[in-house]
Amino acid sequence: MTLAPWKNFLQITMKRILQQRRLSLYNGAHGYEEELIKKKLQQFSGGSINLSKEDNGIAILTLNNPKLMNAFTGTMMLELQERVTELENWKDGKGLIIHGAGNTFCSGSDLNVVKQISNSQDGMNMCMFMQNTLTRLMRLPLFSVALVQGKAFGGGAELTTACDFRLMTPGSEIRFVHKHMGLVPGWGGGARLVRIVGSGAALQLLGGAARVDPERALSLGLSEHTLPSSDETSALGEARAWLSQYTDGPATVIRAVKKVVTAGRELPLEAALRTEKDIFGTVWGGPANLQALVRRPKHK
Ligand SMILES: CCCC(=O)SCCNC(=O)CCNC(=O)[C@H](O)C(C)(C)COP(=O)(O)OP(=O)(O)OC[C@H]1O[C@@H](n2cnc3c(N)ncnc32)[C@H](O)[C@@H]1OP(=O)(O)O
Repeated sequence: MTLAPWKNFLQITMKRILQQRRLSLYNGAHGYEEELIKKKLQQFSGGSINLSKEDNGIAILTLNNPKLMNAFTGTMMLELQERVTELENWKDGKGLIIHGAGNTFCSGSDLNVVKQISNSQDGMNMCMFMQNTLTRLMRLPLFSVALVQGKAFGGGAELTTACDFRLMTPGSEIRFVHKHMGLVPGWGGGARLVRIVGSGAALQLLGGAARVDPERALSLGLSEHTLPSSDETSALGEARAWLSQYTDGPATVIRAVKKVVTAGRELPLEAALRTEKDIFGTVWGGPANLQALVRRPKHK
């Protein structure tokens, strides 16, 4: 029996899934001028976004601008886009932990940059740039966690909502401070927040620019778990251990799980079902499936 048609089918399926994930929300048809905003953001440098990919399939993304509580400069926005592309191309990835340097998460946009791009054209382009990047982050076929230590404010709070899970350390705080800045979320955090906590709670958090401590976040379903340690290194270790309950196992299966859930969340039912069928086709009869059939585990 020749494997060529089967291989061909798999390749087409994978390509389609890949294209779907890469599909950005905004392009020129929406008045989005990517090159223009990239040039603009390049002018506001400082800080970095560091990515370390480990052999166990877990990546650590560090928001690194501790002088400004890890606020996003222009070049950090550009680097985040590059790191997301890198993660999209990492076929062995199973999990991602996003955290901030200096034991705090992120205080949002660098207000010095906000001031410089306060005109409407730049504001809209920056908004579309960040929505594109964070949508691609959300759709990565791996389990992502925002490890919230210290403060996640403004755009930092929005970034946490682009992850699958949020873990908080004692004393940490998520706060959508936008209202106090005369703003609403613009990095997609409003739409995602409603889907995480519901519209009533989202209205309270956005309308009151409310402080959300770990206890409240847990009760709202905004956070999955409060880690025992607030120390930077210990908390990272605890986040890894927490994530491992989902990422232990073969990458093909773990990535397929995330793809099925992404399709279920984002697509109308019939399209989600068809996508699920395609993803099922990538694991059915695959190595993990065949090995399990040999082992015949009892799921007690
Ligand atoms: C669509 C995106 C919308 C947005 O994200 S708008 C930005 C929303 N974020 C904010 O408004 C945060 C403003 N910052 C604060 O409220 C406080 O700095 C914060 C985060 C509670 C931390 O307070 P503290 O622990 O007391 O520390 P601190 O105020 O002394 O800050 C240390 C240094 O960091 C600076 N910083 C903090 N957040 C910043 C930001 N977003 N942009 C620019 N600089 C920022 C702060 O000015 C201070 O610098 P410096 O030591 O005075 O030179």
